[in-house]
Amino acid sequence: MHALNLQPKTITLAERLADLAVDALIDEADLSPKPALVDRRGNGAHTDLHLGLMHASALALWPAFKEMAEAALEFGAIGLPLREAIGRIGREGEQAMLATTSGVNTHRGAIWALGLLVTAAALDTKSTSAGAVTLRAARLALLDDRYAPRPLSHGAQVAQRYGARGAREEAQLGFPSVVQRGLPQLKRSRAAGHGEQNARLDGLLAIMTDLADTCVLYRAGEPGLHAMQHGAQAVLDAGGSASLTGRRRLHELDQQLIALNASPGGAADLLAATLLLDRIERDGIFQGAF
Ligand SMILES: CC(C)(COP(=O)(O)OP(=O)(O)OC[C@H]1O[C@@H](n2cnc3c(N)ncnc32)[C@H](O)[C@@H]1O)[C@@H](O)C(=O)NCCC(=O)NCCS
Ligand SMILES: Nc1ncnc2c1ncn2[C@@H]1O[C@H](COP(=O)(O)OP(=O)(O)OP(=O)(O)O)[C@@H](O)[C@H]1O
Repeated sequence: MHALNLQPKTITLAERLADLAVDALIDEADLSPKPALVDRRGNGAHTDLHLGLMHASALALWPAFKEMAEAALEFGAIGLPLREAIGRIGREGEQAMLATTSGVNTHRGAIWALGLLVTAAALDTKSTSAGAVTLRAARLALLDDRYAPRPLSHGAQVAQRYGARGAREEAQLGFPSVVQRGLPQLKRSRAAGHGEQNARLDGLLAIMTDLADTCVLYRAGEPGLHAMQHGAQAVLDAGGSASLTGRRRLHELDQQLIALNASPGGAADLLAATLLLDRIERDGIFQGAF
């Protein structure tokens, strides 16, 4: 018996998708400098979050993502049984997250967005373009889970107050912030030779230009949302994260959002969704798995 086993490990489709989802969450958390968000530099506008907690939370979600993909394979079709199964698994994932973080919300929105996308990807491994996966995810999100509790969440409170479209509507519309903003900008900045980290930052900024981020609305109201959207656009207009002027604008945006306590957590989740879909599109689900 050898201590080191060099046999390649065979992993299942569900395990592979869970790996990809957790990787996307860790890549999002590590990406720096993100305006007012937790990153390698610090905690941004947050007092209760830090990078180690984001990593631990991402890893704690692996079983939930795997089980969602397995549910997709078991039920095999979009319908209420699958929707209610992933709703239950998502709520269990949230409990695992809260147990890991001692009750802090690190990834609530991410469980929702990435959970739907992992399920949608597993449903048809031959149709893995971002457009196809988000369309299936939207059809799932449109189904009403009869067992979902309806708490007066922060998102629900700002939806009442400002009439904002939140995480649920973003998914039901097929993740327009990802498909129309994040992914195209990521690809444009890569093609312009801006480097991977700058391209990812630009993808995040593109999402921020137009999102009704309910985290920002709850923490900083409409002035906070306005500052986020216009500040992000100003960075892109100045040439993006790879340009000197763009970097200056990004630094100003970081300072301004921290001063307003306006952390764009919803945009961060959608960047993770962007990175997941990009990886699936580029590598396929099974590349490197055997
Ligand atoms: C739909 C969810 C996100 C609740 O949304 P709601 O707006 O009521 O809640 P909350 O204020 O806690 O916000 C959720 C999070 O979404 C993210 N978010 C904020 N704004 C946006 C936006 N415009 N678009 C996308 N995500 C956003 C943020 O990270 C935020 O923290 C979800 O938690 C839920 O209902 N889960 C039930 C379990 C389930 O059905 N799971 C299904 C399989 S994953
Ligand atoms: N790098 C990140 N930094 C901060 N938040 C992030 C990051 N990545 C994702 N998020 C998302 O932001 C959300 C946390 O934001 P926030 O703390 O504002 O939520 P909350 O619990 O509704 O608010 P509060 O902390 O004001 O009570 C999580 O749902 C998470 O998915």
